[in-house]
Amino acid sequence: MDQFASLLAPGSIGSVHTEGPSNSLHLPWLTTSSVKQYTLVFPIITGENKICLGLKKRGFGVGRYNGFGGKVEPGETVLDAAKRELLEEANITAIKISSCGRMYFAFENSPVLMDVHVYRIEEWEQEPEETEEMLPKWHSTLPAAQAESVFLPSIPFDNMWPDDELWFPLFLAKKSFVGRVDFNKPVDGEKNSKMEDGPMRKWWFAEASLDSMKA
Ligand SMILES: CNc1ncnc2c1ncn2[C@@H]1O[C@H](COP(=O)(O)OP(=O)(O)OP(=O)(O)O)[C@@H](O)[C@H]1O
Repeated sequence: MDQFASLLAPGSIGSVHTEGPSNSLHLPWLTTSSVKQYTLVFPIITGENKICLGLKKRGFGVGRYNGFGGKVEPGETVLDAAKRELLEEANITAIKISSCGRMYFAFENSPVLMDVHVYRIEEWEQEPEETEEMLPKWHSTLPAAQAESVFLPSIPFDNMWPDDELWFPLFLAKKSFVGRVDFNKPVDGEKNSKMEDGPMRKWWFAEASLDSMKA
């Protein structure tokens, strides 16, 4: 077990919301030797059931919809990094930003544990616009049938990270959450397979207060 696994075991923080898959629960968590901080920010208009997702145009997660974010740079606070990435990737300035989740991702062929700080913003300056890295698009947080009636696409889980479907229910319900997903390496022989293209090996997510977590 690596030094992070004990902290990140299901049930150690909050009550478990989802854990799986059932046929892999016996597998050990992947071993990692270092941890890297990331941010992930979602602009939301709660009263209108709208969320802005960005289509990643390059790099890690290219071709998928996600929030706006990236690596925390040396000497920067996580919150400052969240605001900087939001400005760089969506050209908006956060006014009201709140912390709402913490997720850890491990990949079978990487020694680095990703430590992702998730935020929602409900007030900002300027409107989201396309940048070199992201193409922002508004989506409805309502189920597909209702989303159609407001002329917005619903959240495109088929075109997002596979883990998103696990924690979005907590996130959209405004519950703070913590969790971990380990990914197997890509299936051998798969053309153009990248590190991040492997299937989910094992996961857990819990509703939890973020105060119990260290920054
Ligand atoms: C594995 N399942 C996942 N599910 C949901 N979100 C995930 C994720 N894995 C990574 N993410 C997010 O993807 C962004 C990558 O950031 P990334 O582009 O690598 O960083 P940054 O902008 O600093 O990179 P450049 O070096 O400038 O290209 C960053 O927000 C990070 O939180």
